[in-house]
Amino acid sequence: MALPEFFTAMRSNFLKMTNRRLMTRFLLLLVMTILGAQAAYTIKCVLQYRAERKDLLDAADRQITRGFHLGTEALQAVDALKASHLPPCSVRDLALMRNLVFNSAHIRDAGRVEDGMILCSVGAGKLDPPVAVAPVDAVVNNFQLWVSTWPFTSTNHKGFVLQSQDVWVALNQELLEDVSDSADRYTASYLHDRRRMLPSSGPLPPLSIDEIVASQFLIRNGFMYQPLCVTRSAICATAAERIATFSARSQPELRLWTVIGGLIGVSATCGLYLLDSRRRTLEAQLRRAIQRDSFTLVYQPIVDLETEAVTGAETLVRWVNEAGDAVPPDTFIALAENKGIVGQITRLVIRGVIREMGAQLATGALHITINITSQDLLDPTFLPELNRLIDNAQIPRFTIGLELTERSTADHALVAEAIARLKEAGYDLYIDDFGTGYSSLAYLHTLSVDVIKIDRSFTQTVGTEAVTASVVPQILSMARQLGLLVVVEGIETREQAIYFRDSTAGIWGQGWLYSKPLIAADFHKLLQTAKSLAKL
Ligand SMILES: Nc1nc2c(ncn2[C@@H]2O[C@@H]3COP(=O)(O)O[C@H]4[C@@H](O)[C@H](n5cnc6c(=O)[nH]c(N)nc65)O[C@@H]4COP(=O)(O)O[C@H]3[C@H]2O)c(=O)[nH]1
Repeated sequence: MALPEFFTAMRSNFLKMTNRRLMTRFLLLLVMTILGAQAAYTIKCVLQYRAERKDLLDAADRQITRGFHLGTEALQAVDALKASHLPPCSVRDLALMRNLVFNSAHIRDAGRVEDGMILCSVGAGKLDPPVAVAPVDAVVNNFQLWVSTWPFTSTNHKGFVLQSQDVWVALNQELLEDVSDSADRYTASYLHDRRRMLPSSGPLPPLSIDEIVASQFLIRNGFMYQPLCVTRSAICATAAERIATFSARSQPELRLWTVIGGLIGVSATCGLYLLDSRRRTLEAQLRRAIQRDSFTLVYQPIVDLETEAVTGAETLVRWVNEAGDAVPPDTFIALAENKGIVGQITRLVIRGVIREMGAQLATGALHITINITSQDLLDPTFLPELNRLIDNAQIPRFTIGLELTERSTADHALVAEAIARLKEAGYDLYIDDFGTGYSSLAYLHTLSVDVIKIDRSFTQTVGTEAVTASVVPQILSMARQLGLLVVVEGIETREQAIYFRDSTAGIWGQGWLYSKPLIAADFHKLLQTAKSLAKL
């Protein structure tokens, strides 16, 4: 694939991945916003519904309390008149009754009755002839009750009258009615004799007597009903509200809560993204990758430039992060070095090489290099562990080359000692990316290395006028003088290959001209088809 096509493909893959991620994030945000709004709406509905029930219960309770006060006053008046023992409808009796009516807040009239005939009342005085009593509406607790008729006078007053023995009192019904407000929301009260409800104020709800006595909240005919009865008296009340009115009243608050819920959903999602991005920082992911050994290895063949026979391969580590993106080794190896955890990756790579290449390495016919860092070099446990792993797999140590970047050799004295120990143990030592570091040429002879790998940046200068190109012959001549093998990195063109092949005998190289890094299976296939493996 040509370079522009390669970049176009990379860009389009990147855009696809980014778009997919953005779309997922957008969908999650949308879902969380809707869920937040829905949850807030539902919660507010429940709260409002509960508040409404409590409100209705309070209204019914207030109504009952009023009725109770009214009833108590009436009973006290009846008792007082019964206990007076005055001759019925006498001047003193009428004066007593008048006094009671004038001093009472709720009693509107009072009088005496005998054998179904009204003898007198405060309003009408002594009746001559007496007036017949209208049929009684109900008898509750030995009281005769008239609920919505005014049985003792010829007027059209509506009232609530109770009679006990020869005394009757009429109550001011408006006092109860002022509790009711509208047809959409009202309270009504009744007396009951366990068989029927006798309305004393407001409309009778469409509830059975059992439902009212049970004081159950009920929804019926588009209304919410909260009946309430007090057991010690026969008084009941029901507070009611039309559901449509309640809903309309609740709407502004519900809308507000829905918006707040949606905003909470948005904030929660943003919080989640933040947590997620923290969790997914490269370092955290890298540590998890080390724990799970989520790395893969590829092998880039190294060839003898003269014969073009495969002499071995360099092991390169690969890592795909949790978002599915391939992270360049330059990036995560540098991060691992920075965090002091690169040694764990090196060990995983060594184990991986043994697992994938062990059988062939054990024959001694293959040479594989592994990249190590100065941290590995200076770690006292590194060499013993390397020895143990390699020896246990019965791999000859000379088949393993350890590549050390030139940067790692900066702390010269310590590094020189460590390199010497590795060399003594039987491994081949490579100086990687040679030429990119500083003062390398000057002290190269003091390091007991076997191979120098000329950095890709020098390879690219072949055939150009670049200043660095002039250093290449110098490096090659120095390597010759020190008897070091040279591996040229990043050979991409035939011209580069020929340049190096003709410059020095026995020079090796690697690069895309020969092969890109291969997974183990492909590298094995390549080895089978390759004519011969040059010996080190
Ligand atoms: N443009 C071009 N590139 C070519 C060509 N031939 C090979 N390459 C690339 O050049 C790099 C050679 O590895 P390096 O110099 O050791 O440089 C390596 C090495 O320093 C480090 N690295 C890779 N694997 C490991 C490892 O297992 N351990 C350690 N410590 N470092 C590693 O990461 C660096 C980069 O590795 P990669 O990205 O795999 O990049 C590799 C390889 O894919 C070519 O013809 N053209």
